Amino acid sequence: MVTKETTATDVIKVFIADPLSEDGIFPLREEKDLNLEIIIDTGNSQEELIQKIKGVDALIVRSATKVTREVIEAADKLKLIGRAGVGVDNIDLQAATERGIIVVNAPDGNTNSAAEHTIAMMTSLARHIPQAYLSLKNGKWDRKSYVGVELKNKTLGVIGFGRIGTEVAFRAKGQRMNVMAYDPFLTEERAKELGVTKATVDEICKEADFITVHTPLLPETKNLINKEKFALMKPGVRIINCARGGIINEDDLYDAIVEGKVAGAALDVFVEEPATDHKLLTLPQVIATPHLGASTVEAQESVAIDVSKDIIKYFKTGTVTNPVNMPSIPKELLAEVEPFFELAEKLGSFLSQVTSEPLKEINLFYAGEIANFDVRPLTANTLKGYLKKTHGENVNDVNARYLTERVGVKINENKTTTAKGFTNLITVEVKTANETHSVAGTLLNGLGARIVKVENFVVDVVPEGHLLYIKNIDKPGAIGRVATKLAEKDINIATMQVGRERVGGSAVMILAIDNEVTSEDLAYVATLENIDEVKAITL
Ligand SMILES: NC(=O)C1=CN([C@@H]2O[C@H](COP(=O)(O)OP(=O)(O)OC[C@H]3O[C@@H](n4cnc5c(N)ncnc54)[C@H](O)[C@@H]3O)[C@@H](O)[C@H]2O)C=CC1
Ligand SMILES: O=C(O)CCC(=O)C(=O)O
Repeated sequence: MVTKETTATDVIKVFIADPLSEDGIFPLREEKDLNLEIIIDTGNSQEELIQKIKGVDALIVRSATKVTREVIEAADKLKLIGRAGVGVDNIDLQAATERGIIVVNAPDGNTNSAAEHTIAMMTSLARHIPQAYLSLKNGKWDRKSYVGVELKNKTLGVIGFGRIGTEVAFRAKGQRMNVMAYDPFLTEERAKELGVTKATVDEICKEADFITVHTPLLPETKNLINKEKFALMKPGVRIINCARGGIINEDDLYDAIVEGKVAGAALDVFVEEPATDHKLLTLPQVIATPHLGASTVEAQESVAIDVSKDIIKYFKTGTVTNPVNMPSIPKELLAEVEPFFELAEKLGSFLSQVTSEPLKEINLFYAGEIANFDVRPLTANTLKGYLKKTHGENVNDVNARYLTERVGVKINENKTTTAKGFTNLITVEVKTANETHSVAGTLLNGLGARIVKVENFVVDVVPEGHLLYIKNIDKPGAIGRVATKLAEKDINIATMQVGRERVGGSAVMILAIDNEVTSEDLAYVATLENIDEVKAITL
């Protein structure tokens, strides 16, 4: 169906490619200062969209339309893509960023609906409501086949404790369930405050009666629940996925149900959508909905309003409220701070890979000439580097600070124009409940970025590629033993940096290696005498 309306002269074309709430696009229809042409044209194939995107200034989608690199590259005027919802995995963010196209989403508008849907799915699963309904509709009065289980006093494991995960937990507690939660950003204090038990994924797998996932789909969360995790679970566990297909490995879930380990699964999302011919749907223990988590009148109105408002704001002021990928720094400042962006991001990324607990505080120290400038974009890049591991492409230098503060992490920026041994030095320190880590870096004239300090150890490391970060006791033979072990595993050392507090005291080795190491390789090195800790870092 195609409808086309024009206000005043044709200036800004807004193309709505998925069904949106008519009330939600009211702000666009009512806008008087901008000359908007609103085109509602849903259900296009990729080829059709590639043709129709020409001349479009703003594109609005939900999850069905895939905004691929091909679509983005075919767009000649596109300035903004609005995602009326949370997940932006249907949009090629890299391609959009490369083309300077801003992507905005509507992160809050469908939280409630997705949480309610999750609870509805869990309850339906526990009581076989869809199966019993079908049976009755087919003329059977079968009261024996559909004996369910109560939710009360059962344990729900929530993996991914962001907006939706938290709301699901509140509601589950209303059902008198015990809630265990895992999220890399969940601290003991916040868990206590919300009345849930902070746990690891493995602990949840071992103890929960129901497990629900609420993470984005990222390389780290893909197949988060797989064969190994199902093996840990209690027989009779029930699984819910109203987040993204692929967080739970579909083949492994199928096997776990057929083997009788998993009593049932409630799925709103699939790896490939639409999923009308999926093997999981052949199992009577599986109940499913066609990605309906956000499909309520309220959520659709809310997300469409948020995206509509951001489109108007952008075309009026050049700024947006919910950016996913937008950098916005004055040109003069950009010239001064941009050379440090990559270094800042790498310092953040380095620390995210050595820290094993939820972050509580991040302290940034800018020393030297750089301290004369607004360092907030550098802090944003550091935070972005830190959050990449958990937020993937959903974090950028615009939303990194917000995402960090949202989970209660304190950010402290300190500046001193007094040089600390280098013309410029950026030191980042992170604190968790039990750990403090720090790393410092600089740009060396003509030589590029260097990490010059790790914890209290002075080093000289090029921050790129695969690194091994080893804490050891400064005893003769430690370095040789590590080198020999790595050679046994066919891991080639490109460079090696060592530092120590004092003779015979704590020491550190940072090795640049040519290939990525496996967790088995790490465990192998960690068994060596006088080696305290081994971590793999990729920058
Ligand atoms: N079925 C549907 O129609 C809907 C699905 N969604 C999906 O639900 C999911 C959650 O959405 P929100 O709660 O709004 O997002 P959010 O960003 O508020 O929460 C996601 C949480 O996952 C955590 N996380 C990241 N990596 C993790 C890991 N490896 N292990 C455990 N936790 C990890 C993050 O720290 C964050 O707290 C997203 O995938 C979103 O696309 C959202 C709305 C509707
Ligand atoms: O637009 C929709 O209905 C899907 C919502 C969703 O999956 C999301 O917001 O991540």
